[in-house]
Amino acid sequence: MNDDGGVLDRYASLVDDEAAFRAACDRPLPSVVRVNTLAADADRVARAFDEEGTDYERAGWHDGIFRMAERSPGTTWPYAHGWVHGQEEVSCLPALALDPEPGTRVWDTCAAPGSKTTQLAALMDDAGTLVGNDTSLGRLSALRHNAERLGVTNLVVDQQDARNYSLNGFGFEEFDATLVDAPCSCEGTIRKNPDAFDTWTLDHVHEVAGVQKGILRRAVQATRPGGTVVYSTCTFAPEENEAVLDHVLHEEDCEIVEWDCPLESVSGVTEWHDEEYDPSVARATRIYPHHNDTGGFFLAKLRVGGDGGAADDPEPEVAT
Ligand SMILES: C[S@@+](CC[C@H](N)C(=O)[O-])C[C@H]1O[C@@H](n2cnc3c(N)ncnc32)[C@H](O)[C@@H]1O
Repeated sequence: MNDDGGVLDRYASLVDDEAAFRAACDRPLPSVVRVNTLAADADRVARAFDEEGTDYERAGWHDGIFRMAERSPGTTWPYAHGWVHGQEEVSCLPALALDPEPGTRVWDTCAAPGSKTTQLAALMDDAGTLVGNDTSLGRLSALRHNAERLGVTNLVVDQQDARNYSLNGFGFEEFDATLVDAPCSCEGTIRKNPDAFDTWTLDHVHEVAGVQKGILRRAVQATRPGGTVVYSTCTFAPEENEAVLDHVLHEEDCEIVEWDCPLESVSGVTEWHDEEYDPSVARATRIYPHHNDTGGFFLAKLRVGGDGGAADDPEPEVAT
């Protein structure tokens, strides 16, 4: 049994089935790969797995996501060819929610090691400008390696603190779409990191929430009116999720929009301990490990400028 040091007790009142939640947190995470559509389509990958006798099951909710039975995906031919990337199911959601158009300008604020960046590049058909930013040089090397392995060419790699991000030198002043896959206390990764709770403290939760608020505010400021920002974490703590959204809704011109999550999920919480949040945080998505046999995840989709209506949005200028 994973030692959660009592942290999961905090969420007993939020989950529908506490026993199932705890049991799922104790099971190892299934191995999953995402098809890299810049290099192959899902049927070609399926044929290659069949030919080499690798067992898999296709995720019912998405054609290009394969649950692997046993082998480590890194030892398969599709992996060697750059046709697949090891990426857990919930981690595929933010890029799908952002849904960037080819030819647009997209900022991945906290990009390394690049699972979501490379997925964004594939959704953009490798066309437009994709900026993959992170503060960690070591993790940025992994991002470069992943981008090269998967054949991504529309990526600019940058190392800045996203809270004070400067677009000087880009030749444009706003992005069309921005992803904030924020640093967090990682509670939802307990299934793959059994040590995830060893260093957990409430002080750290509050400290990282401050960073998250700064990054999400800058993301909204750097995205054009009518553009989209997606905020995601792999943690359960409302302090790092709904409280961050509540803060940014009050400080910046943006609103949370509905997003139809393809996995079983529940709404964001509007109250936590002594706090009450803006009612629209209920439009955010919470995913608990026992719902879909995944890690824990949180996601919200925001529209910048508060008009909330894609029909009124100015057309994005196509980057050259
Ligand atoms: C959850 S991880 C990102 C995972 C990545 N999006 C992926 O899918 O592979 C959060 C990242 O935020 C970075 N980070 C932490 N503080 C930051 C800041 N102030 N500005 C930019 N990046 C930051 C960390 O180095 C870490 O790589």
